[in-house]
Amino acid sequence: MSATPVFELQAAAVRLGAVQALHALDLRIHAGEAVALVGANGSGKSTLLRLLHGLQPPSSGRVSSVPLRAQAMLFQRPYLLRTSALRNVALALWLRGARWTDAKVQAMRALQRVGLEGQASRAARTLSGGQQQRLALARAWALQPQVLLLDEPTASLDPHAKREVEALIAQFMQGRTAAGAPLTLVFASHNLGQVKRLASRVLYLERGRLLADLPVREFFDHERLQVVSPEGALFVKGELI
Ligand SMILES: Nc1ncnc2c1ncn2[C@@H]1O[C@H](COP(=O)(O)OP(=O)(O)OP(=O)(O)O)[C@@H](O)[C@H]1O
Repeated sequence: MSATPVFELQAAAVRLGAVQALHALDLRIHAGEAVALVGANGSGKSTLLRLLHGLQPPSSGRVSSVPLRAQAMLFQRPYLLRTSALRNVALALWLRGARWTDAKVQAMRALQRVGLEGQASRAARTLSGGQQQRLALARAWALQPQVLLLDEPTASLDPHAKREVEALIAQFMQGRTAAGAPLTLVFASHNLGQVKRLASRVLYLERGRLLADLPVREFFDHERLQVVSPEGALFVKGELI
């Protein structure tokens, strides 16, 4: 683990209108970690991801991150342009300064990486939900991010597509980034099996408060979690109605 964290939050809080979406939060995330954000609806997972991605400023406190790092965020439903799958990826590269001919070559490589090379000329919005999420991953991967932020990336997919997307995320985590550093992953998920498969560390949020920050194995130890959050322990056991 590098000494300098990729992200450091110091008493970072977010207020959205009348709602305290996140209470003062202290947190460090290091390169190569795979961090799952877990908690009931409205517990603040998306807000925390938006805070890390710079889409949401803190209302108080500080968020610092390593300068010049490349990061990409994926949402539950990917935002795709009304053009072909290949152009969706190539345009992202072109906007980053690549020449159009190079962008198309790199985009094709990214589509191959996610098994969508056969769909390159299809209109992106006519792809299936799972294919669209793979396309969004290809677009993110093409940009060679050091940090990948995912907001429930498989929530709207069927079990087969879920597994495919999850396998790709796991493969990305095996590789190194262009800068030679390991990829850092932060993802929100309601799928506890997925959390077990992908995460090394779990942050459990309850009504905007970070109640548990545990290595994945300890998080799934109900007695351990019971100490910090009885509600969390019930949540993990699937007994929370
Ligand atoms: N634009 C907004 N204006 C006011 N309140 C908001 C806004 N967006 C989110 N909230 C509130 O902030 C709190 C945290 O929401 P957030 O979306 O971060 O939770 P979440 O854990 O991601 O939920 P879910 O699992 O349903 O996606 C909730 O109480 C939510 O209602």
